[in-house]
Amino acid sequence: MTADPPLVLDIDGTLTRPEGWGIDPRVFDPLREWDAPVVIATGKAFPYPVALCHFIGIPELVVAENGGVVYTGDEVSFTADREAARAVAEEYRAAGYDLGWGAEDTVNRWRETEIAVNIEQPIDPLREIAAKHGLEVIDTGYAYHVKDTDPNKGEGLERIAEHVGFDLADCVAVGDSVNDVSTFEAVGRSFAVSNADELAKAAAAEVLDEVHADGTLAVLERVRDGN
Ligand SMILES: O=C(O)COP(=O)(O)O
Ligand SMILES: [Mg+2]
Repeated sequence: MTADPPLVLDIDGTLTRPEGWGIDPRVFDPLREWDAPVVIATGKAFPYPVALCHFIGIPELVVAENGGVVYTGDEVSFTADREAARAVAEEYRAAGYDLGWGAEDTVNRWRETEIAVNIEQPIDPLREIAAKHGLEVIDTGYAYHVKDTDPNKGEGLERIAEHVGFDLADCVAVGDSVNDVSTFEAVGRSFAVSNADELAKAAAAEVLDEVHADGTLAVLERVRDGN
């Protein structure tokens, strides 16, 4: 007997409309009806994937901030320290740069372990300052993330799988960028959408022909129980 496999899905670039932005509404019904755990693994701050699960109508199984925040459905854990990332943001501002999200900055407002910088801001000084504080900067194509080198989505996923009780080898993952490489390395079947960056494409078992949610919907169709 087969069953739907557990899913691990990234948000930006993966659940987004083929035009490139905004969640594609076609993913809502298949995800709500999916007969196995669905983990949302993202670089976004914790409230965003929680809200996404809430509005889709699925249990909240979430890796946020590239693995810095993990929610198993029962317990939230923090696997990185925000202080160094905050210090980098302060130094970047003091050098005359800006995080690029406006005065109220809803991108970082609820962020607990890392800092995100708008990709229209200069990256070289950001990398220099981050390196002085022992942090790395990763470019997802949607934001620059100043983070500990340590936590990643794959480790967060391991924590959730252990708690919920599913096998990583059974999981199917879809993603689009460098922050999905650790997910792809952790799961049994991995797919990069065709808009993915080179690192994600190299790490995925398969590169899809379709972009964004078109790619993810094609994967759901292929791996669903009975297909
Ligand atoms: O926060 C980002 O930069 C990208 O988010 P994602 O990991 O859900 O694609
Ligand atoms: Mg992405």
